[in-house]
Amino acid sequence: MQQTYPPVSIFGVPTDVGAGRRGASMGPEGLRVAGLVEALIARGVDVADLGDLKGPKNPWTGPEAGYRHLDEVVAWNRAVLDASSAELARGRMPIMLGGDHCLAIGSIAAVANHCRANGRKLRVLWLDAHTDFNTSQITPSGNVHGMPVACLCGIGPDVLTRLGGESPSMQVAQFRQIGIRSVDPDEKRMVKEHGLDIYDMRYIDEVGMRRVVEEALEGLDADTHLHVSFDVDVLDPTIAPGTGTPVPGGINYREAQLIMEMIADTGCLGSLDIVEVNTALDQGNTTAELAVDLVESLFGKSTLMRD
Ligand SMILES: NC(=[NH2+])NCCC[C@H](N)C(=O)O
Ligand SMILES: [Mn+2]
Ligand SMILES: [Mn+2]
Repeated sequence: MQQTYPPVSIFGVPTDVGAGRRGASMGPEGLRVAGLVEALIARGVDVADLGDLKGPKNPWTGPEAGYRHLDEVVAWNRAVLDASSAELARGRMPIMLGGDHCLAIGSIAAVANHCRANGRKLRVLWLDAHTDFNTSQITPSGNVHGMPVACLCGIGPDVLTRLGGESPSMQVAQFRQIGIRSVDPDEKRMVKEHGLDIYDMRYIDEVGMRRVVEEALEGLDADTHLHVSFDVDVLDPTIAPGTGTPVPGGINYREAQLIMEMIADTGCLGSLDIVEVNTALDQGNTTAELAVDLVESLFGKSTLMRD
């Protein structure tokens, strides 16, 4: 089934202020060098690479009151929010190239505002080894890239929970998380208390990726905007070593492709983050190259013989 996609606007978010290891700041360039723009053009997508957003440098200091680099995280996320909001208002699909996963606070806040203003439903598919549901009280690291889902649901510092406006951008029930296998003990308690919908690795092993994706995408319709937040550490580190918080036992190549192909089939993709590509830790540029390969599937590249 050949689909047409809205025009795409790409931004780099070259920062690692939310992470505990340096190098995710080079992710945008890694993805460009891996041919992201060319791959989308080859898929027939109208794509504009609008370059890199600007923000403060990484001061590389320790956590203060439970957060590392909170001011810098806020500044970067304001830039992400503004850029995403502008592209959505122009009818274009924003793709944010991380950078660490804290940028999802700004990108999803923008999408939530856009959906609210246009009477659209919003579903977020969070592909990750981690639930990213920590708070300043329970975080083992102070790294804000471990907190974006909580912040978006209104749990976190006002400067982040109110980034997009007065009320929290998201409700827990709008998230589906796939690939989870590393959750801190107190974070696990929080996740359970709030009832996050999680498809962890054990469940994927038991029922298979096809059913997992069917369940995670259930209920999508023509009025739904689907935001995909793709943390490359969802992939097994043997195929995607270039990331700051790798966890063994991740999803394999075909499982990852199947997720992307099934999303493409829905026709609901509305926006995308590709985060935590850390070229400093990669073998060559393989992690970015794999991410590009997966994005091609997300935009309808198919190995199916029956279509
Ligand atoms: N987006 C990520 N890679 N997050 C990793 C979070 C790791 C850990 N749970 C922490 O809070 O520090
Ligand atoms: Mn993450
Ligand atoms: Mn992660």
